[in-house]
Amino acid sequence: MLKRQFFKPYAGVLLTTLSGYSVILVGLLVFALQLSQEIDDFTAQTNKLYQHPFQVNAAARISRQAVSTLRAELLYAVIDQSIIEHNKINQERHKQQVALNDSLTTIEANFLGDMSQVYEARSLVNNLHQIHSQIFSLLANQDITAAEDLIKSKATPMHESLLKRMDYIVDYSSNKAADLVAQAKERRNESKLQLWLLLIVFALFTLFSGTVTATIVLRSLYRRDIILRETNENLRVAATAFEAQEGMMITNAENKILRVNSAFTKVTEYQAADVIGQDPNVLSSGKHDLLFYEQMWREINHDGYWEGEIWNQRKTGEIYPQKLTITAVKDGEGEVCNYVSTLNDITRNKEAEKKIADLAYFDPLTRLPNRRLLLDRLHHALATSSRNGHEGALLFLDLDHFKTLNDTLGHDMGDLLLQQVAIRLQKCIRESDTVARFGGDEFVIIIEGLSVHGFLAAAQVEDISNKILNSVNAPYDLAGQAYKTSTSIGITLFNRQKTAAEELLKQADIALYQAKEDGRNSMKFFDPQMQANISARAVLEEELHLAVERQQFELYYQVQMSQDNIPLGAEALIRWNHPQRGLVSPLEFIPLAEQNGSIVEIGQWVLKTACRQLQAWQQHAATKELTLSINVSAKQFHQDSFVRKVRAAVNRFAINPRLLKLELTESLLLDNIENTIAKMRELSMLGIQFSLDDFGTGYSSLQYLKQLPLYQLKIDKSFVDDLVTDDSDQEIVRTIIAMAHSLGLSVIAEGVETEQQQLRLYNEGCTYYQGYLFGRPETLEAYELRVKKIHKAEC
Ligand SMILES: Nc1nc2c(ncn2[C@@H]2O[C@@H]3COP(=O)(O)O[C@H]4[C@@H](O)[C@H](n5cnc6c(=O)[nH]c(N)nc65)O[C@@H]4COP(=O)(O)O[C@H]3[C@H]2O)c(=O)[nH]1
Repeated sequence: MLKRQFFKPYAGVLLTTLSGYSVILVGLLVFALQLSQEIDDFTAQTNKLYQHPFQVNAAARISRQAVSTLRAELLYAVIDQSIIEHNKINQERHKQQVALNDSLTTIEANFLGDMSQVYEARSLVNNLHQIHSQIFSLLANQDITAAEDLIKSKATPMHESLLKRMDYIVDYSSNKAADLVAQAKERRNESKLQLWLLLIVFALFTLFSGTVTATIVLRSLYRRDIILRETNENLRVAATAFEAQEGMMITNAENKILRVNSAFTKVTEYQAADVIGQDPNVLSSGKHDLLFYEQMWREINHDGYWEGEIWNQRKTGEIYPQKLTITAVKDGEGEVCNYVSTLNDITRNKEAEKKIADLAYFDPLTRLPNRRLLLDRLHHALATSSRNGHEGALLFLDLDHFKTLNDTLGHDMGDLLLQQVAIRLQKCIRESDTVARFGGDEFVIIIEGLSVHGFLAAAQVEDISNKILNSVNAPYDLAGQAYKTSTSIGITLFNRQKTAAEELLKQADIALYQAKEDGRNSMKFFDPQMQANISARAVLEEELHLAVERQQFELYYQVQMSQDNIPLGAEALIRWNHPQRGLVSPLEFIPLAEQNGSIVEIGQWVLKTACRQLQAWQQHAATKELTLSINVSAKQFHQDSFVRKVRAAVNRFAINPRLLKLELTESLLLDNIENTIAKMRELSMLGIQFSLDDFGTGYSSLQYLKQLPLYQLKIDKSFVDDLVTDDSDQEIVRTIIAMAHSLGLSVIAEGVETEQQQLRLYNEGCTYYQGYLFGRPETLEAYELRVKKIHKAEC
């Protein structure tokens, strides 16, 4: 093929040159033929012209001679009439007449001059013969006079006239000969010139065509050189490309393997020798049916190209996914001569694709479907249920106290727990059902194909939920650490009545909230009343945002007592004077405020009000020593500006910072502990004191307690409640007190309602108390009255 391509330009050049020559040669030939024809014509004409002077001249001379002879004979006969009788003279006369006639005929045929002279000569000759006959008759009759008269009057003038014309003819033909010589010369010169021109044209043409041919040949050689170089380069590139990263295979038109590269061996594990001469179907995995290959070849034959993914088999028998392209290569005649295939092992791509799909639809930690896939399956389940009439259920789960685990034992432990819970949840349901991780510690379960009767379906779900509660309750082993947890479940059922997926999730969430409200580790079915409560909650949330601005908050004060019933100070507890609802408990709105962020504003109001109050108390002897504790929520504390705000409030109201106590919770402390410690240190440098609220409910450890600049531990009400009856609570309280003392911290117990509780606490070493036994949270006036009364009594 290469050879043919290589010689193609030469054939072209040769053909062009030859055809050029042929055209020009044909042209020249035609021209030469024309010239030769012209020369022939010219020769014929020339011959005639050449004849003319000789024939005509000769004839004219003969005629002249004949006329002269005839005249002489006539005159001779006048003198001697006897000769007329002689045959000889008659013969001579006849001979001269014939000569005269013949020569005149020759002249008539060839003369080129004025023919009237010739015709007149002819007429004269004819008449002359008659006149001569008459004269001879007269002479024969001896009528000499008449004969002489006739000679004189007619014959002689006719002789002279005839001779004159013959002279003209002789002259003309003689002159014509000279002309012809000159013309011949001229013609010869013209022919010579034409011949030279012909030669020059031919020489020029040869030169030109030679140059053109040489240029074309040189150009072709140059092009051939370039093509050769390009071909070499292309071959080099092709060879490099052939040995590229992707596997390559070249087959012939019969689809037998001709060549493979080393990447092919890497992918298929077949050596070149294994496959050369074979059909590429040695690589087939058997995973595709005949129809697949038929379609593939239909495309190759139609488009000359096929690209797709295919399952092939390595030499070892391993089946793997491959990206394959097949290109049909055609020769110069448009016939397929080869097929070039590129093949890439896309096992890794497939894995990556799967990973991406997993990431898009599965939770990477638990490998459970994520929110997106859950919604997808829920839509599907709703469609199925409305088709077959079977009830389905949506369960919303949330692990109880998961945040505390995360905060205390760390996120890794939290992750371990989520993974183990995920496994347990999966075991509680059928494979056709779905457990999804909805986010954080929230799981959602879709159960399908329940009874067609709602009450039976509810019972079925209750059974499953109980199974789940029990399963989640079982102890966990978190990296060697034993752990127990529980979950709360909100349940909603779905059936033919079409409810949107999002709406169902909301219902299950509401039910979950209710389950949590009911004390956790329980399940709750969604009911419309719950929905109403939730809606009311949403309204409350809205109103909370405006409560500070509308001055609807008030601080209540709960006295804190020493063992000697001396009021040491108070805890400020917020109340919301709602225009319609009356006093709203902080237990109802503080969690909401924490959720929607309005706690920051509320906290700031509490801080300022407390400082203003401390300032006011400084004016009276009965109250000037009182401390005031305020609750600080996590969101409030973790603001960057918190320290600055406290400092500003202390300065603004010029209070003794030692009288301001900030009550923090354990979970607050553990969240970003370094930052918390830094802030606490900064504030304690100002003189502010810290009390650790609800102590004992979390994962308090000596480890971090030591690092905190605390002033006081507050024993949670839950331990105080059963302190008298429950030995373990008593043990806990004892430990807390001992721990506080060992750290040099003050201890106060909250929720002290009875004297027995106070006595127990006192016996264990706790000397400060807060609780209904001493006083409930009360208005400022009531509190001040109480304090002043005791102060007065003391005085
Ligand atoms: N049954 C019983 N209860 C007792 C007894 N002694 C005190 N209490 C109640 O226990 C709660 C003590 O407050 P807390 O643990 O800080 O718990 C507080 C605190 O966490 C939060 N809170 C209250 N005011 C504020 C505030 O201004 N800011 C923030 N962030 N939280 C506040 O609301 C929670 C509830 O406050 P309250 O409803 O005022 O409830 C108060 C109080 O009325 C008792 O002997 N028996």
